[in-house]
Amino acid sequence: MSEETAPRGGEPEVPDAVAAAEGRAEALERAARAQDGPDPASGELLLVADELVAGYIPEVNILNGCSLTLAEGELVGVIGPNGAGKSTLVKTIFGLIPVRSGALTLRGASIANLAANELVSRGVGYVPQTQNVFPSLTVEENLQMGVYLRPRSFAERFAAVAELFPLLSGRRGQKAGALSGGERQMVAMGRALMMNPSVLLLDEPTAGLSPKFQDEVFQQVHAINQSGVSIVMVEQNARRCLQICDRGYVLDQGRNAYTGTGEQLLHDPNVIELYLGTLATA
Ligand SMILES: Nc1ncnc2c1ncn2[C@@H]1O[C@H](COP(=O)(O)OP(=O)(O)OP(=O)(O)O)[C@@H](O)[C@H]1O
Repeated sequence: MSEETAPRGGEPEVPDAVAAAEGRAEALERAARAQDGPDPASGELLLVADELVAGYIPEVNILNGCSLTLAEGELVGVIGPNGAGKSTLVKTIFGLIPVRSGALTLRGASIANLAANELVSRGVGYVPQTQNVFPSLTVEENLQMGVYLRPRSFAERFAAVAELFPLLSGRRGQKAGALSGGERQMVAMGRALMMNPSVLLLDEPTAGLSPKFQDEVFQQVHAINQSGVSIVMVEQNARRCLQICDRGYVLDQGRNAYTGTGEQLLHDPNVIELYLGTLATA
């Protein structure tokens, strides 16, 4: 047993899982007391989710008053334990799950419960965690699907996307199903970028990838952000995510547990003890 996990003199031994659960409960209570609307971020706020309540099954809420802001140009990470509601949060923002209460705005206008195609035309892109490419279509056809609302802009957008992902040019005639996991992720992100979104929602873009490909995806996400796209990224690889994010949110049980800059969260002893120790895989 390491020094950090050894019981202190005289204290009864508490199983790690119980101690962690108690610590998380305290964190959630503290977060609930501190909750007074969306946290201020510098710059113009593009996206605001305020006290969102949402869920899949009637009367069972998965998001229990979750809040998030995204300023122009920011890269915001969302981390937390399995089942915390991270994917549910981005699905709710993208209109795939109804908002039961709370507010959701894009540039100050409500987008709560708008259909996904309406959100796409307002500049929101979304890359789901799984089944995010059409495997029987070529890379080029997948990218055409991304711009089906504005087919005439294909050539121009393809050139812009290929600048970020040069590999896609070389692979444009290949079936997406024949690509590696990392390459498929590139096609999925490329497809969302075809509409030139101002906000990109990424749901665990490194899931299922080897560490080498995870690293490439993190670099690509950083490059997309540097090209001017504001990003909300849900990630299981918490430590690596916080390293590239401007700000991060730790979700737990559908609520905000901790919020801060990536640096602050990476060095917060509570976040390290309760969330990063078990979540970080890098
Ligand atoms: N389609 C669904 N129908 C009913 N419940 C669901 C559905 N999808 C997810 N849930 C439940 O919602 C809760 C939150 O799931 P969600 O996928 O948002 O968590 P997460 O934080 O993204 O976790 P993970 O890191 O494991 O993906 C879980 O309890 C899950 O079982």
